[in-house]
This record gives sequence, C-alpha cells and structure tokens, in this order.
Amino acid sequence: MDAAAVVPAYAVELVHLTKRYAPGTPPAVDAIDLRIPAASYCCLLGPSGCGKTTTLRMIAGHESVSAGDILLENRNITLLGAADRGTAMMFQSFALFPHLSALDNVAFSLKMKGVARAERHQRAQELLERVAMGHLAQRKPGELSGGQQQRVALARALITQPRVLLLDEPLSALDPFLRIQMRAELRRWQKELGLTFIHVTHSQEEAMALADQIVVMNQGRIEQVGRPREVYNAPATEFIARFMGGHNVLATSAGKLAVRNDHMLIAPATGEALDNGNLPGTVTDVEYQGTYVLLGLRARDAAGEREVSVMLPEAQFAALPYAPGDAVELSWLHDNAHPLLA
Ligand SMILES: Nc1ncnc2c1ncn2[C@@H]1O[C@H](COP(=O)(O)OP(=O)(O)OP(=O)(O)O)[C@@H](O)[C@H]1O
Repeated sequence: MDAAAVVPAYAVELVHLTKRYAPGTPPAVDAIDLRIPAASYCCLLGPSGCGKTTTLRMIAGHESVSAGDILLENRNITLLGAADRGTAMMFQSFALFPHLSALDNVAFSLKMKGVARAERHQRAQELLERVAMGHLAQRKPGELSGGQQQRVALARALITQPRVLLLDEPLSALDPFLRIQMRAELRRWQKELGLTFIHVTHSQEEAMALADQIVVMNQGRIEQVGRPREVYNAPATEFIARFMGGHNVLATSAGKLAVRNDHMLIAPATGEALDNGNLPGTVTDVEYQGTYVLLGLRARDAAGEREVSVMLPEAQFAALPYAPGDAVELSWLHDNAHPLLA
C-alpha cells in the first residue's frame, strides 16, 4: 500500500492536555482529551476564561504545555517549535502589517525562511489569486475592506502549506453584517481547501453556523463535543443549556430537564389544581419578534419560582394571544425534554 495515500482519520488529537500558568493556581486547561477529524471545521466554544484560547495557543506552539500531548496527523508535536508543526494561525483583526502590500504580507513568512524574492512573490500571487485578491496585490491593508483583509490574512496563513489552520476569534472585529458574510466565506474556504480549521469563538451562533464539531469548554474542561444540532438539541449539562440559549432549565421530581423555548406548550390556566406535571405560570412579558412572539413568564416548578420563556409562531399567537398578567399552564412533550447531568 502507498503510505502517502493513508490519510489519518484525525488531524489533531489532544491527550490529557493541561496548562497551569502558575503553581498552586487552578489549571487554565485541565487534562482535556479531544479528537478533531481530518478536513473538518471544529469550533472551540465557551465563555471568557474557559481556556479555549490557551488550548489553541498550545496547539499553535505559542504556549508551552504543562502536561499531556498534542498529535498532528499521528505525529507528536508537543515539543516542536511553532514553525515546524504544520499549523498556521489567523489572528483577531487579522494582524496584517500596515506598511506592507497585500503581496508582501502574504510572502512575509517565506522571506523569513530565506526564500528568494521572485519565488516568494510568485507563490504569494498564486495564493492571492486563489482567494480572488490577485488584482489587489499591491494595495496596503488600509486600502482594503474588512472582507478583503480577511482574504489576505487567509492567504498569508496558507503560504506555509499548513495541515491545520488555527483561527483566534477571526470575526470579532468585524461589524455584524460583514461578520455573517465572512463566516460563510470561512466555511466555503475550509471545504474547498480540504484543510482542518480550529476556530475559537465565544459566540454560540457563530459556532453553530460554522462547525462540523462544536467543543464546549467550561472552566478548563470540555463539557460536550458534538455536531451543532446535537449540542443545541440535547445539551448535556445545565451550563450548556444556558450558554447555548433558547432553552428553559426546569426542575422536576426526576431531576433537571432542558426544554427548548419553541418546544414549550402553553395553555390558559383552567383554575383547577395541577396534578399532571404541568407547571403553573404567569405571563410577565410579550415581545414581538417578527416570525415569532417571545413570552416571558414566571413559573413554579419542583424547585420553586423561576423565569421561563416560550417562543410561539406568530400565527399561533395571533389565534390565541397572551398578555402580561395572564395565568397559564406550561407543559412539553416527553421527547422534547432532555435530562441534564448534575
Ligand atoms: N498568560 C497568562 N498568565 C496567567 N494566566 C493566564 C494567562 N493567559 C490566560 N490565563 C488564565 O487562564 C484562563 C483561561 O484563559 P483563556 O484566555 O485560555 O480563556 P478564553 O476562554 O480564551 O477566554 P477569552 O475568550 O477571554 O480569551 C483564565 O483564567 C485566564 O485568566
């Protein structure tokens, strides 16, 4: 068999990867294990301080590892220098050199490696053509739009022919409109290039739009790994249900459940005692959102009073409207309730 034709199933494997910045402090990354399939889009997602940037920087070789291993296509790269790993990094707001042309920005790392001028310019020009920026190769970053700068940043990251592209909040400096446009481009490039992308974000919306695999981190640990639909529809923990949004966390005698707010069933209170597991509630807020109406409620579950939200299609709300102060009953279908780990 031709050894070169064997493509490893995993681009990156993290084995008990740990980072402790100072002795006696809790680890920023706490013995995480993760496998990232080759040619996939992986998003590391979590709130500020959860350890996602530290994880990315350890994969890049910009941060030392306290314990554990990092494998790239079955090679142990834990102790290799950043330039020798087969990874490249795309930074927040792209970090282009403002005084260099797009071409020289892209060619920069080849210059550092001592590649001759003609060759590095030819390779940089080819990459700029590939991201539809060939005609703007002589412009400086300040003369390019945000989207064009992103393409230059991508070309610059790709010039070292990495196997894995690491992206650290690459869209966070863009305005919301451009962010959505550029998100679609990132996704398209990843598929076209057939590379593995590992993208750090604190935005669950961004992760859901981009990822084949979402890795949700909390306090230095991985809480859940799955496809966006799996993580959104069946959050494993209360933290994930709250962080992903759009869920109610409800206490029942059988433990805590997550129910999507568009899966909640609502009906006017009958005035009779509830012995069927339905929750009594009062509407506190009605928010029109176009195709949906979002109701805020105070409800009583097995643990006491809590805020609950219910998302109703506009037509359903129009047929049976609710107003603040209305007494209601809340319920859900068994299949739409996801038990949460404590
Ligand atoms: N250079 C450092 N020295 C000491 N502690 C650090 C350092 N960098 C990060 N930390 C700590 O490690 C933990 C994880 O930080 P990290 O930057 O990886 O989180 P993050 O999830 O990427 O957050 P953010 O989205 O805010 O960047 C935090 O408690 C942070 O304060």
